[in-house]
Amino acid sequence: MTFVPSGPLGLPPATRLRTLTVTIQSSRETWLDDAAATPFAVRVLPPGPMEERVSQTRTPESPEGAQIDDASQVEDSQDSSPEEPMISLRDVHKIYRLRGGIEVRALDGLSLDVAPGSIHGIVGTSGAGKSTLVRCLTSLERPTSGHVLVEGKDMTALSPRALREARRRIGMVFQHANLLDQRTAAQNVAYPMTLAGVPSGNRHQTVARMLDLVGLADRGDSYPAQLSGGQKQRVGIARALADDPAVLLCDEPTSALDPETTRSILDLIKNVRDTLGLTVIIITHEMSVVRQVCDSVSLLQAGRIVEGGRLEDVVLDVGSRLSREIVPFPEVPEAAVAHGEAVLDVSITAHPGQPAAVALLSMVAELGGDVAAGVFETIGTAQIGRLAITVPADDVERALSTMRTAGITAEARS
Ligand SMILES: Nc1ncnc2c1ncn2[C@@H]1O[C@H](COP(=O)(O)OP(=O)(O)OP(=O)(O)O)[C@@H](O)[C@H]1O
Repeated sequence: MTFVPSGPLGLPPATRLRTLTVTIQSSRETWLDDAAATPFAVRVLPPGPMEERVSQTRTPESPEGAQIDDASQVEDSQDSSPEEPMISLRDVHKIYRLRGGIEVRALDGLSLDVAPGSIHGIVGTSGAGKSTLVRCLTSLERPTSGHVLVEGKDMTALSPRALREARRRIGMVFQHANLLDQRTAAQNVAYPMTLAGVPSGNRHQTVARMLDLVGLADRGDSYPAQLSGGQKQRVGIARALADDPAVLLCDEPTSALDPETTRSILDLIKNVRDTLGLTVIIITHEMSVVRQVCDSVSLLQAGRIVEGGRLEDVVLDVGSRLSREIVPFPEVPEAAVAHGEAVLDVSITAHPGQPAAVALLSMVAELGGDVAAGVFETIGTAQIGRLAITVPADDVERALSTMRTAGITAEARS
C-alpha cells in the first residue's frame, strides 16, 4: 500500500494509491541503420506480396496531382499563421492493394490538427496505422488521397525538390537510436548535415550546440559502444535536431528504455520543445509517456482518429477509452474480495477548491463498503481518481444508484 498527499480530491494523506500501467500492445519494426542516421529512414517491411496502389492526389492547388516546385507557392496559398496548426492531416486515406485485389485500408479518412509548440501523443493498438501515419507524415509514402500539411505546406503537392526541403523540417527519433557504430557521437550528429552539404564550420558549431542541449557536451568523441542506451537516444535526438527542424516526430522513443531513463528522455524532449519551440509528435504504446509529457493525445483505431483532444479534457471524460487507458482502474486480486462482496469501479474528478474524494469516502462508509484499491492522477489542474469499491453484493444496485444520484460515475465490475 502506498500513500498520496491530500490534494483537490480532498483525500487525507493516508488514502491508498496504487498506480497501474495499462499497455496497448504494439510492435515496432527495424529501421535500416544508415537510412536511420538521416532525418528520414527507410523502414524494413515484413516480406509479403504487398503492392502499393499509388494514386494521383488532387488538391485545390494542384489539380490532378500537379506538382508544385517552389514551396513558397504553396506557402502563399496556404499561409501558415501562428494560429494555424503546425501539422494538419485532412481526410487522409492510405490503401494498400495486395495481390488478388485485396485492399488494406491502413489509413481510412484520418484527420488531425497539431498545434504549434505542442507535444501530441498518438496511441493505438498494433495494426491501427501508426507506422503508415509516420510514413505519410514524412512523405516516405504518399497517401492514396487527402492532404498532409506541415507548416502550411501540402506535402502531397510538392515536387521532389520542394519535398526534400520540406522534409528537412521534420526531425525523426526512433525506438533505437540507430547510430553508426564506426562514427563518434559528434560525427553521428553531424551526419545529416554532411549529407545536406552544410559547410563544416557551421556543422561543428551546430554539433557542439546540440550535444550541449542533450547533456552530452563532453561525450562528442565517444563511440556508440561507449554510451548507455539513454545516452545513445540523446545522440539520436541531437542528430534529429541538428538540421533545425520545426517538427520532431518520435516513433516509440522510450520503448527500449528503463523507467528512469524514459523519464529523463521525456524531460529532454520537453526541454527541447521549450528551448527550440518545436512541435512534437510522439507515437507510443506507453500511457505513462502520454501522462508525463503530452499536451494532447489521439487514439488511432483502424486508420482513424476515434478519440482525442487536450490531455486534461480527454482524461476528465472518465468513461472514454483513452481516459480509462491513461488512468486505468486498479486491479483487485480475487483474494482481496471477501465472500458476499462485489466490486464497483468508481471514477471521480476534482478541481482545486472542489474536493470530491472525502464525500465519496463517507458515502462508501454509509453504504457499508470499503476502498479496495485506488489510483489518483493530476493532469494539468484536474485530478482524477479511479477506485475499486467493495460493497455487500446484495447492495450493488442501491450503491450504484446512490453514487450516480450524487453525480459519481460508477459501474459494477464484471
Ligand atoms: N506496405 C504494406 N502493404 C500492405 N499492407 C500494409 C503495408 N503496410 C502496412 N500495411 C497494413 O496496414 C495496416 C496498418 O499497419 P501499420 O504498420 O501502419 O500499423 P501499426 O499501428 O504501426 O502497427 P504496429 O504497432 O504493430 O507496428 C495493417 O493492417 C498492415 O498490415
